[in-house]
Amino acid sequence: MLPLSVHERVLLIYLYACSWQIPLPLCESIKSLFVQRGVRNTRKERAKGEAMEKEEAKAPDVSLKELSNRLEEFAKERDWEQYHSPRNLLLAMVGEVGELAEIFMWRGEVAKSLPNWEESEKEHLGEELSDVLLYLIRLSDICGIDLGDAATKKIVKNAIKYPAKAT
Ligand SMILES: Nc1ccn([C@H]2C[C@H](O)[C@@H](COP(=O)(O)OP(=O)(O)OP(=O)(O)O)O2)c(=O)n1
Repeated sequence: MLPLSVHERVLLIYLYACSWQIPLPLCESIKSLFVQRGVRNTRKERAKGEAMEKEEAKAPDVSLKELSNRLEEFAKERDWEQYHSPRNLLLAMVGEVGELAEIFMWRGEVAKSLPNWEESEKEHLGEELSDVLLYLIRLSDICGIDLGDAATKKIVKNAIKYPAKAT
């Protein structure tokens, strides 16, 4: 079992105190501690969200090479290069494809641009798509494949295999 956060511990104490009918003022002061903590967390989360939005706004047209460099740096800083073998990265990517599929699971057909989806659902979708892309880029890198170059060549090959109808 995961260790409980302070937030969760205070909630448990509050629930426990209420169930044993500990005098209400004491219950209430525990509750206010819990509520204040929640407010602080919400503020912290909002500030974090705003900081992330600013960071995202800085990358309107990021290149595969840049993402690849950042992934390399990310792994180096954590000493995770030892885990980033081709097989591990492939399995990690397939796992993320599973998480991506889960978002669409049991929904029936989904209209283009996802008009009826909540913003939070779209954000989640963006995250899972990114995880797949990031693992794919890292896998290509570790295998010594220049993904941008390979994909460009493949598009040319596709066009030869499937010529467009003359109009
Ligand atoms: N050894 C690792 C672990 C993670 N990542 C990076 C690449 C992915 O973009 C992201 C994946 O992180 P998680 O494994 O935490 O997966 P999720 O973000 O999907 O979290 P969860 O599975 O809890 O939804 O982190 C990485 O490069 N190398």
